[in-house]
Parts: sequence; structure tokens; C-alpha cells
Amino acid sequence: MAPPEPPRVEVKGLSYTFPDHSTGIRNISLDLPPRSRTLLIGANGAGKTTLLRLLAGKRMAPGDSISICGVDPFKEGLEGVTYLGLEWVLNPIVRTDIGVNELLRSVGGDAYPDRRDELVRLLDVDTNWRMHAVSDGERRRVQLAMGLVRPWTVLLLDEITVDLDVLSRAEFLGWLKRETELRECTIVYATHILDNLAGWPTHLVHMHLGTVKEWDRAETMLESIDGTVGSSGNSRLGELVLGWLRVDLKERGPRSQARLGSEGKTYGFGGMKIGGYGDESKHKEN
Ligand SMILES: Nc1ncnc2c1ncn2[C@@H]1O[C@H](COP(=O)(O)OP(=O)(O)OP(=O)(O)O)[C@@H](O)[C@H]1O
Repeated sequence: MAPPEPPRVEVKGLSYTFPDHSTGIRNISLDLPPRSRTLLIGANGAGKTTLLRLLAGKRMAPGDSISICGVDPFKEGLEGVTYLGLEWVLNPIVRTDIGVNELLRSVGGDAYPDRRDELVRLLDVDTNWRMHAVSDGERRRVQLAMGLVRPWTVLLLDEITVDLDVLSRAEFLGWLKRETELRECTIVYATHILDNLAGWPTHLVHMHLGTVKEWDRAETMLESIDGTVGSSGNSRLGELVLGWLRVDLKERGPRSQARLGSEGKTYGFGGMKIGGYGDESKHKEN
């Protein structure tokens, strides 16, 4: 059997149009190497979730525009690609009267006991919890343990750490970093929360109105920011991102004005009508 391809995430000229014909993603190209940890950064509505769902194979991208570990995720349904996004977070099973051990077993936790125990410890999960009687943050920690227990090669995270307390989030981010250092795996993470992320990303992708405005190694992008802490007390990463978002807002203008196109039709991305990219309206919403 051929050895597995390294977990490289390649995107070439990717465009995507929603079923309502508004533009989701426009001509994106990226090449994220194995063992990289990429942050997707952009204002609300910039296209981060849309891109992650395309990478996860949940929406059909035009042929040859996405390659993950050397294959098209929509066609092949990749083993080893884990996508943790909103729909996963909303799964009703984790609100029923069910125990943590049963849940971890249901996702194959017994096959990876060391990993399971490490995640339980690091996420500070009590395996005696009943899921109908835990807080939102506690529920999220169980979900993270469930979602991560099987060793993934590419992890696509759409902000799912919002209700973790600061320490749990820091521990979790540290664990993700160690994973990429210890084994051949790659992470793409869309987030607005930059706490505890200084020094975490190897790459940054700046998205705006469905495009990638710029992307590079984090080190290179951070060179433009002086010192370790900005005058606001933010990290260099925080300063860099604030600067990006200020410029993006200026360029886009107020949403309410931009929302209506010339024919009174609404479009994704604040009313920008962005022309004809084949209609890939086939979906795989699971
Ligand atoms: N199914 C859909 N049909 C049409 N437009 C959509 C659809 N889903 C999202 N959009 C639009 O596409 C744009 C990008 O949405 P997306 O969810 O990718 O943004 P995001 O960067 O993840 O935002 P956030 O930070 O708020 O999560 C938004 O303008 C949104 O309104």
C-alpha cells in the first residue's frame, strides 16, 4: 500500500457560488504545508466558514480547486479530516441524559485510551457528568474531547472555543500545537478570539469579502508590527488583526448601504455582485 500523502492543504483558484447565486468565495489560492497551524482571520461574513466547509468536502468545489492530502475532499470523503463547526456544536445528542463515557465510547474513544484520557484531563472533563445537567462550557469541553479523540491528519476548526474558560482554552490550544509538533498533522482554525494565540499560528490568512487578501507565514506578516505589545496592550497578532479589520471596514462601508445591489437584489458580501463562477449548487450537508 502506498504511504499516506502528507497533510498539505492546497487551494487553487477556488470560487464558490451559493444556491441563491450570491458569491461565497472568489478566486482563492493557498498552499498550507504539513504540520502548519493556520489562523483564518476576517470580519463577520468574510467567508471563513464557507471556505472551511469547502475544505471539509461539505460543499462541492469546482474540480481540481481543492486538494487535501492529495485528494479532492468532496469526491473522496477523506478519512482523517475532522471538521468541527457550528452544526457539530449544535448536535442535540449532547443535551440528552447521557453520560460522558458513553459518548466518548460512541466516537471510538476505547480504541485510543491514552488520547482519550489525555483529552479528559486537559479539558478538565468529569466522566461522571450527565450531559443534560452540565453548563454550556462543560458541554463544549466534552464535545471537544469527542471530536478530537480519533487522531486526525487535518483539523478544520470553526470557532468552537467561545465558551471555554481562559485556562481550558489555553490548555486546548497548547495541546493542538503539540499535536502538530509530534505527528504529521495540520490545522486550519477560524477564530475571532486572539487571546493565548501569540506564537501559536505558523500561517495567517486574511479574508475579506470572500477573497483572501493576503496570506503568508505568521512570522513574516508580524514583522510589520513593532515590539511585543502594542500601546493598547494587545499582542502583535492582535495589533496586526485590528489594523486589517479597520482597513477592511473602510473599504466595505456600512453593511446597510452596501446590502442592496443595483437591481434591488441582495447579495452575499455586502451587496457586491461578483460575476459568474459556475453554479456548484450540489451540497453535502452532513
Ligand atoms: N447559504 C448561504 N446562502 C447565501 N449566502 C450565504 C449563505 N451562507 C452564508 N452566506 C453569506 O456568505 C458570506 C460569508 O459567510 P461565512 O459564514 O462564510 O462568513 P464568516 O467569515 O464565517 O463569518 P463569521 O465570522 O460571522 O462566522 C456572508 O455574507 C453570508 O451572509
